Amino acid sequence: MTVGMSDLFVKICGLRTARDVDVAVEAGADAVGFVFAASPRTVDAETARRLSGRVPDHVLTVGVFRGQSMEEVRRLTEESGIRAVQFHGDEGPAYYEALRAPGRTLIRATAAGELPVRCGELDEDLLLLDAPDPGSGTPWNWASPRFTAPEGRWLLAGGLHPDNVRQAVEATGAWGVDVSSGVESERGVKSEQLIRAFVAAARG
Ligand SMILES: O=C(O)c1ccccc1NCC(=O)[C@H](O)[C@H](O)COP(=O)(O)O
Repeated sequence: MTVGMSDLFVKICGLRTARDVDVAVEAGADAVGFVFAASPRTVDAETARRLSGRVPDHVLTVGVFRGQSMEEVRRLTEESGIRAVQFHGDEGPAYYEALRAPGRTLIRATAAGELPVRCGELDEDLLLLDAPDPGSGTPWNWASPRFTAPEGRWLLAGGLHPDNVRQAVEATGAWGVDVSSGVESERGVKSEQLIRAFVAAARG
């Protein structure tokens, strides 16, 4: 898997316009996410393909799925040409086996809890620890002394924004971060200023 050119991997999720994509890339994001799950941020395969075409090779394009059939995930992935698949539902090992392909990155998102988790348990390349309601901007208690950082490559997500991301990275030792709501001026509408501020703050 080829990911990230910088020390901290930064993914900006829920992009819907060419301007969103251009700003995220210019700001130095390592990955950009397109939501195919039901959401105010949902894009179709054609839109994701068009937007992905603006993304340079060193930036990973990610499709976000939740509770969709294997056939739908496969179709949207192939039609859009995105390079990584992020599962947010209860997709089991069969999904990872079916979607594994050369050059494709598989990301498993899971709600952060008190039980230790490890990247690779379902053959994923990256683990994403998120709030129970993904994409809602709700934080979880990553500062809790009971939190154990996962083994392997993992992304921290859930309620991050420019003013808390650095503290979150320092507290958890996360390999990377993922944000959607915290770089929006209103739900589903990305802010250029907040995207730039987030990437800069994340890397300190
Ligand atoms: O964005 C959504 O609406 C969404 C819907 C269903 C599954 C996942 C979704 N988004 C995932 C993300 O944007 C991020 O991986 C992450 O949850 C960040 O969320 P936020 O707390 O809004 O920064």
